[in-house]
Amino acid sequence: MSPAPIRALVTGAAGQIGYSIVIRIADGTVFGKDQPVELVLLDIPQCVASLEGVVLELQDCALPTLVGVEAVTNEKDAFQNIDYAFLVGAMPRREGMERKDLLAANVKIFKSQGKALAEFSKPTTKVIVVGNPANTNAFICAKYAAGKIPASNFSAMTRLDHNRALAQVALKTGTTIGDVKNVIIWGNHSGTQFPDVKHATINKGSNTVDAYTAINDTNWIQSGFISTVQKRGAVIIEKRKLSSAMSAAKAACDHIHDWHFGTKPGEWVSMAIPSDGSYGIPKGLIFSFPVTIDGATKEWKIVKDLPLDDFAKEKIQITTKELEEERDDALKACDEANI
Ligand SMILES: NC(=O)C1=CN([C@@H]2O[C@H](COP(=O)(O)OP(=O)(O)OC[C@H]3O[C@@H](n4cnc5c(N)ncnc54)[C@H](O)[C@@H]3O)[C@@H](O)[C@H]2O)C=CC1
Ligand SMILES: O=C([O-])CC(=O)C(=O)O
Repeated sequence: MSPAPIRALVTGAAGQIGYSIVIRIADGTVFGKDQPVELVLLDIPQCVASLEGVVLELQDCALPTLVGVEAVTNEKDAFQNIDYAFLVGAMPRREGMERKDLLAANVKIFKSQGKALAEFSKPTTKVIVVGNPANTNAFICAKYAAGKIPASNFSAMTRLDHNRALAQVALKTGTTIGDVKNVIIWGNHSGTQFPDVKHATINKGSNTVDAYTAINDTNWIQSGFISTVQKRGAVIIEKRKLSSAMSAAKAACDHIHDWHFGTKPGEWVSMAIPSDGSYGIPKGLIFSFPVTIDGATKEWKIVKDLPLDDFAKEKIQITTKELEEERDDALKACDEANI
């Protein structure tokens, strides 16, 4: 007998990330090839025709795991009994903008969706916020769902940054992605994030070597590598005139896959989740940490007590300060937004 369907919501489903995400959820990549899935696709009324086009294409994919698709343009229908919510729908940045420039426009969406989650979804619903500024949007969403859905069910996506870091290290060392383990993205999904390889390892032949030794280029680790990962989103926008979509959709699916099934033994992933005060990060801030996940309970745990040198402490302080400022601006914008 097949298990009960998982009901997954994708917001912004008519947009570019939405288009790349739905196929991975529908074809079993995220929840497994034996797990039936019901997809709920939300977009704004102006996008209803292209949303309908996505539904038609999903039908044409003839997927055994996809047992239902609903296309909706209101939050009440969208958030009904959801198990997993991929909150993608938001304005993307354009060339020359910082992600926090989107705050005033996008924070209202996440206030409203936090309320809808509280009203219509399950207390167990797990949420990934992709729409930028992702950490702060997730903070707002969790705030307005509080009392019904625990804050620990809210996360923001830094998995794209994590994957970018893995790829840069693999390219630098002439290894494959599977050889690189335990990079970390600390902090905000922004230009202040701290991509860190201090605790990473690399398989070289039959040996496992720490990343600093394998890379043998401290200047690159502490400068070029960090800025490449920090600025990757802006470089993609400059080249495509659109923000990352294929890689963002893949990362969102990696994030939820690992939340659902758990992380591999001895490995962690980066996820922005509410701080419990670890590493001195103010409690409740949605901050990217290294986490392990137990697939049975679907609970994440922050990897504790990794030693941080002065270089790391300084970088972490910068991104923390930015997140505190964004949080304060967002709270102010929410007070002003009469939703
Ligand atoms: N966290 C991360 O690593 C990344 C985040 N992003 C962010 O993801 C978001 C989406 O990016 P794209 O898909 O490229 O944008 P897009 O403009 O192609 O699609 C966004 C979709 O959201 C819809 N939308 C807007 N307001 C909505 C609402 N209130 N409810 C439901 N749908 C709504 C729009 O109609 C549109 O169809 C942007 O904010 C972008 O900056 C993008 C890449 C990586
Ligand atoms: O850079 C952007 O605005 C889109 C994004 O978040 C990314 O590609 O990391």
